[in-house]
Amino acid sequence: MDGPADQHAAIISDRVTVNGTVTKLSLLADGRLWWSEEGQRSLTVEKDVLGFTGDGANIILKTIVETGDGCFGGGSRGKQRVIRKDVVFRPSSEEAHKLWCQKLREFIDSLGRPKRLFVFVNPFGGRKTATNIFRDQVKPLFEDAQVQFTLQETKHQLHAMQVVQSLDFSKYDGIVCVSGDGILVEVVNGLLQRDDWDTAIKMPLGVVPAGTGNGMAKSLLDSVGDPCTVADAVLAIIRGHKRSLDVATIKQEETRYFSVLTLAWGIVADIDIESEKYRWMGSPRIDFYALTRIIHLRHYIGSLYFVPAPGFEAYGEPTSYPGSSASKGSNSDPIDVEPVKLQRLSYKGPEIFLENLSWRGLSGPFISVWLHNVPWAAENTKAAPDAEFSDGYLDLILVKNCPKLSLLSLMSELNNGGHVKSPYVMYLKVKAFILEPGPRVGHQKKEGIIDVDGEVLARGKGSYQCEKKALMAYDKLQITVDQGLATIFTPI
Ligand SMILES: Nc1ncnc2c1ncn2[C@@H]1O[C@H](COP(=O)(O)OP(=O)(O)OP(=O)(O)O)[C@@H](O)[C@H]1O
Repeated sequence: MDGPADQHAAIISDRVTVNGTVTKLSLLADGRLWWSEEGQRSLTVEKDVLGFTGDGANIILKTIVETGDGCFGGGSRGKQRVIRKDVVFRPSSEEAHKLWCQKLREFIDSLGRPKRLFVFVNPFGGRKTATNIFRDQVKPLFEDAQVQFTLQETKHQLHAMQVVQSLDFSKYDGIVCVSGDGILVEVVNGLLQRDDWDTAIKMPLGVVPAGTGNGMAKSLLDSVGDPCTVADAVLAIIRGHKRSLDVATIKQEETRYFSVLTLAWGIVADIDIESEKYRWMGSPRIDFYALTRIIHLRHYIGSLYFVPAPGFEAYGEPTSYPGSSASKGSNSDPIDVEPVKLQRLSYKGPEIFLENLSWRGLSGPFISVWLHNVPWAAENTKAAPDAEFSDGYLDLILVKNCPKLSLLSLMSELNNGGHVKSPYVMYLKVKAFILEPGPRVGHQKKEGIIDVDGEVLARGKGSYQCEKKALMAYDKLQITVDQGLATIFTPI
């Protein structure tokens, strides 16, 4: 019977020796390597072959094999899901060896994979394991794929942002963050503060989950049904597929901050930021503190205005554009404000005539206001099940009034996205958004926290004080979305 090698045009075909057996090996035009060795064997170069090396008369293919269960790395997280495996073959002659190397190189090069990466590792993110994750799991795969990399450990908050501002991009095909979401967001902010931001922001970004909040890695991998493992994330980067990603610009007077994940105000921000003080508990701190916040529920006074996406016009009341700047004489003075200093030529946000759009408004009190760019806020939090990477909209999840038991029940559904079906949740898509945050109901001197991508963007009076500085005042903010502005490595 004919094998696939006889049915498809071969780029190269040879009688080679595999494990002491002489067999016909073909690299087919469709990218499959096909041979017989104890039955028919085949590899898809695009998916299974990371790279190859010539070793004397042999050629060693650096491949990966999916075992279908467990995780890469073994240990406490179970069996390895992806295993590195060498496939060794000996071409028939020296000349054939050279030709094999040439044809394999040409084929792999045609796949548009990144060859030189700049890699940030945050040794302090998550469970402080990023350095080991890089050494034990990321580096071996990069080496198999012959990816050159420059390693930069982050030394302090905003270090990644500063490095990216002066990085020579002609030397790299991508920037990888072995960290949580925090470093990715710093990188995006650094790119958009460059004079050449319009080309810089097209630099493909990669994320390898090694923090507490790995929402972007989870969103990308889950979108194709892959588990959120280090190996799956690294393979997505090596294979070099890219997709565009919306970038939100948060503006307060002349200060801007750029976000690719989420903005939260109310219970979600309070849980995320204030639970820091229970970090010693490990991951149960979030559940523990969420319960505390539900029992001692806070309602925040405030208003919000939004431009709904088509199909979501029924929410709120029609209103005119309320203007973007913080009102003069606001009772919320900035606390620890350290604005992002934008260079003259840096990105200023999308060019949209906000006055001409159809705005709608909603008044508080609110329990939760949550904006999302991608579905997952963290590996176990599917905050916005309908969010898309580059639809040009942010998903808005709102809770105004909700009995405590219903709130408990809807929060327990965050891991599968079921909360958005609750009658107490408004779930819509917006093109632009304005938030006017106020104090807690019954506590005029206690204001809240605005959390962007897991970091404190603004902290009001009487709110929880942590070491990290706030970038903006607890006052009126405007958010607009630039569709598909950034580029990110993606599994497919
Ligand atoms: N060397 C460092 N020491 C302390 N903080 C750092 C260092 N390098 C980076 N950071 C800060 O660590 C924060 C978290 O970054 P990262 O993205 O790795 O993790 P995360 O999952 O978002 O957060 P975390 O794990 O801290 O909850 C960012 O604010 C970043 O600026």
